[in-house]
Amino acid sequence: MVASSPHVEEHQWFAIVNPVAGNGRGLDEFPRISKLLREQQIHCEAVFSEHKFHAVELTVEAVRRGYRRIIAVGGDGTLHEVVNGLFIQQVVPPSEVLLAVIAVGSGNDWIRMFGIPQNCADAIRAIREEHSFLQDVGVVSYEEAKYRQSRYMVNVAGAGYEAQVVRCFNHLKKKGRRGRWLYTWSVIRSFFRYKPTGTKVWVDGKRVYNDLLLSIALGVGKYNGGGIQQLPDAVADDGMFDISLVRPIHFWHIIFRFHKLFNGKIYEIRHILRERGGTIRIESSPEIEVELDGELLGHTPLEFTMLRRAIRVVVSREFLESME
Ligand SMILES: Nc1ncnc2c1ncn2[C@@H]1O[C@H](COP(=O)(O)OP(=O)(O)OP(=O)(O)O)[C@@H](O)[C@H]1O
Repeated sequence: MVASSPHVEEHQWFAIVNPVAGNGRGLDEFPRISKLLREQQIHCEAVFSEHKFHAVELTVEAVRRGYRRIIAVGGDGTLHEVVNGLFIQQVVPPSEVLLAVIAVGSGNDWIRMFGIPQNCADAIRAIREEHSFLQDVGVVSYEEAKYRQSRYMVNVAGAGYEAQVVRCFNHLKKKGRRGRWLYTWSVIRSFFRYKPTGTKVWVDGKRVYNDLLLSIALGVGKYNGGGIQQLPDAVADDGMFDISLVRPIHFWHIIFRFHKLFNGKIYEIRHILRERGGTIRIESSPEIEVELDGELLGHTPLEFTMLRRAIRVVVSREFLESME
């Protein structure tokens, strides 16, 4: 193991700031965040990410330089990149780096699980308190351009309709569309355009599904889609994925039960089935796409495995108390 380089103090933080997170909130809020960090005496070097995957590189470099405390200032995509950087670097085990999030993204789903405040001032106070938790990390193997690739996930993965929603959302954003209803519009538009596919799912070696499937979500965390509790029973350190399988469903059926998506009662919708396991395989004909933590990757066949308690994250005191 390489010791911290002499110019980085033990308690110094490295902040990776995504200026485009939350439609520019990252950039707009940065002066205030910087001031709040100073007020809380959190010594910090801050760097802006300049392009997609830059946060991966910045993380690798920060750990190499001796940083053992990193703050991701952004949304779930920024956190996803930082965590992937933690697994790419070879200097220390990923869990030796303390990771905190100041959420300035659009969805901010990861923080919901751990009771981290949306409000920057409160989030920074939580960082100061340094309550930490070892959470599981999923490893996903997927296919892209005929090659097998793998990536780490920190919150929720979705395949099928869920990935189509992300594709549609990204497409509309690229076309310059903005606004708080853009995601909802992507959800509705994709619902009518996406066709369920014949899908097989194996959990821990046992085939649990072989039928038409609209969507599947696998979670270390509970929330995706900006507050939907798609995996309400997920536990972030049990070494297992919670899985929700969504069979083909009529639009009106879901609309009348819409509140159940948000109140933890999603499995009361009879088209949604729950599974749980440590290794998952998904095959589909035709192929379906997969998104991880809101980032679109490749397609089936997919294999998921879990790394137990693999990263150390700053959480709220309330969350830790709820786990006791
Ligand atoms: N300077 C940059 N220019 C363009 N894209 C960037 C830049 N820095 C980071 N990115 C990319 O911005 C994307 C969105 O970031 P992020 O997910 O953190 O924000 P968000 O989409 O607003 O939040 P959420 O995922 O919580 O909804 C990521 O895919 C990241 O790779």
